[in-house]
Amino acid sequence: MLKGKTVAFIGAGSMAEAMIAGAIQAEKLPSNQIIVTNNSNNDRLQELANKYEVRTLQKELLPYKEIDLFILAMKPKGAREAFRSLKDKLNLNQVVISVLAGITTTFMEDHLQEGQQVIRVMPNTSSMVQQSATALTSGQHTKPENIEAVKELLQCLGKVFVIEEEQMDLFTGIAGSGPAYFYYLMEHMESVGLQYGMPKELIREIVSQTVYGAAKMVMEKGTSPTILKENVTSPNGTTASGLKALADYNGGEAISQAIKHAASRSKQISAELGGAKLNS
Ligand SMILES: NC(=O)C1=CN([C@@H]2O[C@H](COP(=O)(O)OP(=O)(O)OC[C@H]3O[C@@H](n4cnc5c(N)ncnc54)[C@H](OP(=O)(O)O)[C@@H]3O)[C@@H](O)[C@H]2O)C=CC1
Ligand SMILES: O=C(O)[C@@H]1CCC=N1
Repeated sequence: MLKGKTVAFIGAGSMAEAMIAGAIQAEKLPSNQIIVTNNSNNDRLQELANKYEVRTLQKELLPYKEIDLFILAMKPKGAREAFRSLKDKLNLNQVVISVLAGITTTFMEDHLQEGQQVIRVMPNTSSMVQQSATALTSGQHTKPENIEAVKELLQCLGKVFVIEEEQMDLFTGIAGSGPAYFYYLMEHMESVGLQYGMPKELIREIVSQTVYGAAKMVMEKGTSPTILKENVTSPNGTTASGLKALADYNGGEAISQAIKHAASRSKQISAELGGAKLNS
């Protein structure tokens, strides 16, 4: 389905790079089928061209007719301008994919030609190592074969979850932003190690192996985190003492609040952009 398709990334930041890296590694999308553009940073385009051998172009020079899938990967505040400049250049066989937090398929459809095929996705930066948890939801005009092609592309980046659009804000709070929560946790674990004199490289390896092992246990053993947590915890032992401190310091509530705040920020971004159609 993806075979022979040309994919253009409109936006060349960290999310676009993670997706490009994952797709090329998976060998499903050769670099000569990838075009990348951005707003104005030519050095960044040169960097990506050198690193991934993709074709990079200033946005004014995009060969619109050649492109099958457009992946929008700029910040949400740039969405209106981006849709405005795409609207009249596309035909209805082309598919517009957005990775932007808070941009709904309705917004996309309202700001493109009537009948344009759109797909909203929410990947995370673990796409870079093909371990993203990515959500997909499609617009009302999107053909099943194009949904399959985009799914195939996203599967290069990790696991794909086809979800209802109502769940996208929550998914963004859990999985789009999620890696940052774990990095935050890891920063804290590392800093205690450093504080007590462990070499930086050593503590980094210990922390990342611990986090990786815990995730792998949940994924491979089919056991709930609650049971796995109990298995670690000896009565009156070290873990019980550590978990008590986490509860005393409201660790669980802090995590819940992080997800809820991120999800509500996603909703708020939609509201800030509003649903009003652009004047063409
Ligand atoms: N980072 C993440 O973990 C995730 C991000 N996302 C979403 O991905 C999007 C991008 O995030 P991220 O990669 O972190 O952002 P970055 O700031 O790293 O990159 C933004 C990119 O968009 C380009 N750009 C801005 N305006 C335009 C335009 N009008 N036309 C073409 N290119 C444009 C910028 O170009 P220039 O540098 O020239 O200005 C830059 O290359 C966001 O909408 C975010 O919600 C989704 C999931 C995870
Ligand atoms: O911080 C953000 O808004 C983006 C969306 C999900 C992850 N990064």
